[in-house]
Amino acid sequence: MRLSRYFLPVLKETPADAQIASHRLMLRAGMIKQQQAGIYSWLPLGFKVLKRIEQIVHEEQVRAGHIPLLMPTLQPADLWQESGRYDAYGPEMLRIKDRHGRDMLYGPTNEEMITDIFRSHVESYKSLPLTLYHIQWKFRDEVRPRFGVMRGREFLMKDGYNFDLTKEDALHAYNRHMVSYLRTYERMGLTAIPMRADSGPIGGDDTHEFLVLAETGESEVFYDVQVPDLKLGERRVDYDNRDEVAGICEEFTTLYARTDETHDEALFNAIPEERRRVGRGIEVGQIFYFGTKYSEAMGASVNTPDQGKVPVHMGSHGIGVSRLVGALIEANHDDKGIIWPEGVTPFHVGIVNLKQGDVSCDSACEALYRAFVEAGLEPLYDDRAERAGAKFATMDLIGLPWRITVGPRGIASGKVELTSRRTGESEEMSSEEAVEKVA
Ligand SMILES: Nc1ncnc2c1ncn2[C@@H]1O[C@H](COS(=O)(=O)NC(=O)[C@@H](N)CS)[C@@H](O)[C@H]1O
Repeated sequence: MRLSRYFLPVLKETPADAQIASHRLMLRAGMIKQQQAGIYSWLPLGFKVLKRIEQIVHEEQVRAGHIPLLMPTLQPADLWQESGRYDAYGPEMLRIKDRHGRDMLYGPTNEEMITDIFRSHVESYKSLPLTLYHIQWKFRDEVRPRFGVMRGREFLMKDGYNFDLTKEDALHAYNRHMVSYLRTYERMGLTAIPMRADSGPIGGDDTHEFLVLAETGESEVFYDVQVPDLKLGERRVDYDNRDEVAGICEEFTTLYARTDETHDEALFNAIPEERRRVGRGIEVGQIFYFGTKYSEAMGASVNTPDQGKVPVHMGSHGIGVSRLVGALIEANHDDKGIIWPEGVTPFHVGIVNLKQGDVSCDSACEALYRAFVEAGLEPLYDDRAERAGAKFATMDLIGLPWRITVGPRGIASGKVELTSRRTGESEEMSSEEAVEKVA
């Protein structure tokens, strides 16, 4: 993309009402525009990151054997009356009447609707196990939306739902989700720690939250300092191998890691003092097992081999896709701006032309641009007639992992300058070497 033809409304000054770094930086970098409290337009740069995150989430859910679909944002109230949650959900639910006076709502989550889909089409245990998921906008009328997209009212969530014949099968689905989440966050360059949590309005008795350590996190967390070092790395996982999957979950949840809701002081104090840590975390996902809570209420049952009929065991599993954009910035920024991990960066490299209009500089930049596109990468070429300082400041603000600077002196000796946004280190090299290093 050429910056002179893009839409990147960066702000000069820091917005006053933005209290945390990610909120300030998303506004300054022209990634979002607030339309109303907790409701945002995703401008091109922000939208690009959102889609990168969505893509990783889809890939890891499909890898775990889960099937994508798409449910509507608007739901009929009667499904929620069946489950008994219509009144229980409270003022967070946005209730709507259509022109015929029908009671509807903007979905805060989809347990009822996915259970309705399941009961309408599945009768036999032979159709199990089945996990369906979608990535869809939700609405929760938060009493105090704040911190930008971190606590929005309209937000994007991956929500997945498993249907199983027995509790044991459903707990394997729970473990499959835990492992797929660990890999998802690692691919984004994030460390998100699974912590036993409280189930809240979703219900159920087994649940873990995934938290990114950040001092601006809303949750207080207590953990063993060895926990953040746990990594899946390049391990290949056979998601159908229950023992293997359970073993990985065991590995990631044996050391102490709890939110304030489930913190156990005695257990925590049993850890050697030098390993105890207290901090704050951003909840970027949560997985639940809640048995037959919805299937019994809504008649979602299957015929079993001995001709009985049993309500299916279920769980629901969410990832905060839009919240992750903010969480990633909280965990990856400095005083000049954002520093995107390579897995989610909107563009892979910035090309800065120090002398727009100079034939040798322009042709070197065009050649670099073409080379990156041919290598399957997305460059952002700052071809504006701006001073070098302004171009560098924009690149630092929007946080692309690499910047290539092309100037008349460098080009005269066949060199360009490659700079790493994360380390700040620069190195002179040929254009070919620079393309190789970034690719
Ligand atoms: N107001 C909000 N703004 C942004 N993200 C949110 C908000 N509320 C929840 N989320 C994200 O959505 C994830 C899942 O939400 S949840 O309530 O924990 N779980 C569910 O709704 C279940 N139905 C999972 S399918 C959370 O972990 C969080 O990352």
